[in-house]
Amino acid sequence: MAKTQYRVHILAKQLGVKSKSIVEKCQAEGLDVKNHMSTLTAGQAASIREWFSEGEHTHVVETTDRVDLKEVRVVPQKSETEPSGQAGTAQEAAPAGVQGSEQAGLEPKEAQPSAAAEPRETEAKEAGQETQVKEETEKAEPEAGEEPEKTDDDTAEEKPKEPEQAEAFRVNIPQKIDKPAAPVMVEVPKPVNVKPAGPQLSVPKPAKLSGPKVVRVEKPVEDTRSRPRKPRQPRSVPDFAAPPTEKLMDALKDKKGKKGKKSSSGRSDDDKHSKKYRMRDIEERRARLAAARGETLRLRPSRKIGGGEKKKSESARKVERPDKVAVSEPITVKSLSASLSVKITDIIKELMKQGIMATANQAISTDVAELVALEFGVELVVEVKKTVEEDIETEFKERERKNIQSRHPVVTMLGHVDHGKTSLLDKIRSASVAAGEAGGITQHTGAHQVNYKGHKLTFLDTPGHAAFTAMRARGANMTDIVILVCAADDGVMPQTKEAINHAQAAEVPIIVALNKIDLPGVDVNKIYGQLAENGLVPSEWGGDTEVVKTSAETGEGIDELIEAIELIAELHELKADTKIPAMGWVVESKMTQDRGVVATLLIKEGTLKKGDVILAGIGYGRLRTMRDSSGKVIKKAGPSIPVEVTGLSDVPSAGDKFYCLNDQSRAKDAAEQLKQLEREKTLSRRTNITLDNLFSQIEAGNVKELNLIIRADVQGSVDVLIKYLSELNTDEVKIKIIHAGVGGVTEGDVVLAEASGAIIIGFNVVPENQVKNIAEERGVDIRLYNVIYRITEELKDAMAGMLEPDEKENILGRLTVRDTFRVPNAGTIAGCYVNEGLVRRNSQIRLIRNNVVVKDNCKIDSLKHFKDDVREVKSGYECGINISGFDDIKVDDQFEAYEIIKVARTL
Ligand SMILES: Nc1nc2c(ncn2[C@@H]2O[C@H](COP(=O)(O)OP(=O)(O)OP(=O)(O)O)[C@@H](O)[C@H]2O)c(=O)[nH]1
Repeated sequence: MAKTQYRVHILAKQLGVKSKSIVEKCQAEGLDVKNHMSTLTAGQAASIREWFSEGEHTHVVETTDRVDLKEVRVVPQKSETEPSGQAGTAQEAAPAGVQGSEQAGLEPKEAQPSAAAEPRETEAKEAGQETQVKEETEKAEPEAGEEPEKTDDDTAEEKPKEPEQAEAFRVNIPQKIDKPAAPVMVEVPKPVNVKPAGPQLSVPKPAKLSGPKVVRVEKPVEDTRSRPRKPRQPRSVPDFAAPPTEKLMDALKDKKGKKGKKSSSGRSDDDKHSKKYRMRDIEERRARLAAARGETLRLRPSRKIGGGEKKKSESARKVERPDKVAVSEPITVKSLSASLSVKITDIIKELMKQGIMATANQAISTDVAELVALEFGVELVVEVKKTVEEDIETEFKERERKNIQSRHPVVTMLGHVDHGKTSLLDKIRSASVAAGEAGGITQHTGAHQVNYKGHKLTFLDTPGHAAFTAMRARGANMTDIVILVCAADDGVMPQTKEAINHAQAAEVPIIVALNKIDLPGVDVNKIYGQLAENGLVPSEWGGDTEVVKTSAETGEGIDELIEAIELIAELHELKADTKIPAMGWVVESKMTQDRGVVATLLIKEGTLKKGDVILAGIGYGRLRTMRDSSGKVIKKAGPSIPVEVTGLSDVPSAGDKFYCLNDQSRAKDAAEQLKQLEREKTLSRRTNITLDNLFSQIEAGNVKELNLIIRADVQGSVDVLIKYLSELNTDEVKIKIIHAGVGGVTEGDVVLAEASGAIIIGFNVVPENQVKNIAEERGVDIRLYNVIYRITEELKDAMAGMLEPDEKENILGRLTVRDTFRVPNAGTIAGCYVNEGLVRRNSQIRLIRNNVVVKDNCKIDSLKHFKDDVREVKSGYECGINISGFDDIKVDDQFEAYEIIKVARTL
């Protein structure tokens, strides 16, 4: 059997590698190859070619067709016809055989399958000849193996063809041995160097072993050719050449950063080259521009690097800013920015430095605006625009007064707490007012007109506690005479001194009522001395101050006091025009559910009539009703008369002036304008108390801020609380009142408190149940009081860190009074329905009317369910309640039942 075999050393030569390498590789791959003489099958040889040719022979086997043996056999048949002629030229016969195989597309490797097919045919014909053929082929192979050695000098292209030719011979051999002429071909000593006809296989290239590639790097040839435009651009502008280009190159280096570094490491020559071109370009461009416009080129990088021009222009602008700038109120961040020629953001930054957070359209106070302007080196001249109200005020001042008549005096009672102001007034009015006041303290300013033994007088009753200082100041300003009530047993107290100061500042004459003179052991001289020390030298001591010894208990000295008032009123010739449209002050005001805004006005001059249009602070409107201080409906009132009016659009502040106007639209304009100004003021005040600001200050660790929201029953109380609480600032805690208003605590208050971390202070007011629930949900602290000094005391203690365990109210339930019954010896019994919660026999009761606390800290005398005394009544049931010492109960009043529990302080 003829099996095509390869020797390792032959294949090694073909592939241009060492035999040893092939042997090692084959052994590594598990082939049975021992040395260079080992034989290889065609498949093995193909594999080795792949291994050592980097895949260049991978397609050889698959792309070749099978050999058609019948066609191959045609050649020997020809030789049969001319045996002698063919045999003589062995070299001619060989190519014929090769040619035949090549025509059939036979490749060297294809010889193997055709050789394999051959035995099937030959076995059937002449099995005996096999041995001879084998011997002949074995003889031929060593010769073929020697051939490469003999053709060493041949070209590389020729060498690989030798085995192909050898294979071709071997393929043809069996075909030829069918005929007697076949041995002639075998005798060919070696194959001639012929090219096979037909499609050519790719010639295997010398094998390459994998490894690092050697790359030849040639030094680039510098382009020294002159650019075509160069001759036309002579270096006629020598001044720009070197320095700017260097600058530019530096700038480019800076700009490109990493690129520059790369170039220095690897491609410096290239870079130099390209730089050279860039420089040339720039030079050319500069030259062109210089030629065209006669000016040098400004290099962009130098502009960027320098930036000096920008700075210069900024400083120039600074210098250009005027020393003084005029602005008109209200001043917004935007308007200030425009006036100062400073960016809005710069203004905002400056405001932030001062702890003020403001937006562009937000108004800032004049003081703050002036400070900001100074930071930019500009003095701010604020042009104060007159408001409509101010115009009206001017008009009223300049009015012609033709009907001037004397008027009765307006007297204000001032003095220390519990020195007997209300009792004295009560005595004068012969009415018991003091007994019904919560906490025993007069809570707000009241105005009363009295007719004492034919003497008409108007009294303003202001509270004596220090918390009401502001109210006293207002009272003193609208009053003609101050009665300084000083208890004979107590003497001059701190608040007495304050009252003196306020009265003297207002240049109001003072009469001292040395009250409680009925008490034993009174040292009058001691008190005279104290009064003298404070600038009030008694007339008994030769001074100007009238001191009247009074007793609210016995009525002693009341006549003398009234006489003293009349005397001073005469001395001061108190007069007013009674015919002109009225003007005066708002003494107090409140919002009621049934009557709307109710305001107490004190008329300074003119006559106020029902139906008049008035402007009072932010409120305006036509007067619907008018009553005197005794509650009697009146149609008109003259100077020095206090009246209670309804019909205003909004709640004015205590101390606001009121003007009687003909034109309602003018009143409206003025009120709206005032409201807008107030809103802007509030906004600018609120900017100090944003959550951001609070955080930053806490982070800074310097100030803790305690934000407060105030709600009170009347405007007077609100004003007093704002004034007094604002003064409670300490180094550790800063009080900020972020909102204050008349009426019950609203949902809006709770929302605001939550947003700004504020505590709500309610004075004589209560929140609606719904509001209370929301506050609890959101963790907002609502603190309710009915005595003002308790608020200040608590806050002071809290700020000093000395809070006692808190006595907290625990609301038990809410009841509605459905009916009232008068029972002899027991007083008024309130027939109530428990709306929610419960009421206990030992509960404390708070009486609420229109969301305002009318009476607090009440005790229950009896609690009955039908006729039975009970310990408690739950919601959904009716009960009868008799409140201890209080009978002023009306149908639809609300009872709040609560108990006091002690809890740890949270303030
Ligand atoms: N013995 C005696 N007691 C008096 C006299 N005047 C007032 N009192 C008592 O002093 C207490 C306080 O009296 P008020 O009239 O409420 O004092 P006030 O100055 O109005 O107090 P405030 O409204 O809280 O500022 C009451 O208990 C009065 O009964 C007096 O002349 N003699």
